[in-house]
Amino acid sequence: MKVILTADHAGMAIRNEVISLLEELNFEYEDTGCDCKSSVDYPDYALPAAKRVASGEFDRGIFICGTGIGMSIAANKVKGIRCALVHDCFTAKATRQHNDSNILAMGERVIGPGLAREIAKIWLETEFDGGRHENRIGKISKYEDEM
Ligand SMILES: O=C(CO)[C@H](O)[C@H](O)[C@H](O)COP(=O)(O)O
Repeated sequence: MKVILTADHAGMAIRNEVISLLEELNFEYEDTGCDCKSSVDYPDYALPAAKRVASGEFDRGIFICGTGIGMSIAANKVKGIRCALVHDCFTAKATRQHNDSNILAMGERVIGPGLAREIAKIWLETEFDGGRHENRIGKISKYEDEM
């Protein structure tokens, strides 16, 4: 699996934890996060990275900012993206099984790096259930196609 990781200035600790997880799992990844020397604008990181998931260059994305909210709002503007803002293990699993989310957003001002690592691991390792959920996702894709 190829994963693109990105983060703004408020996501450094979780970003480092996710890098260590991706290396442990032997996943191919690219880190497009900021240099963290100054304050940056999350859309400048979320939008280009989300486009690279939507194009198929990457299978999944993990996006980190202070709350995860800005990253998820921006990512979900890109056609084909289903970005889930997750801060617990239950929804990390559920959003893969039910929503086939292709981007995970987390906020470093909300949870610590230990929980973020657990969430990312569950999210990366859980498969989509398909079935009735396929039909529901199809309705979102149809709406995007009609826009
Ligand atoms: O959480 C975020 C966006 O939803 C960002 O990461 C920033 O933390 C947030 O916008 C606050 O920005 P600041 O410049 O660090 O105060």
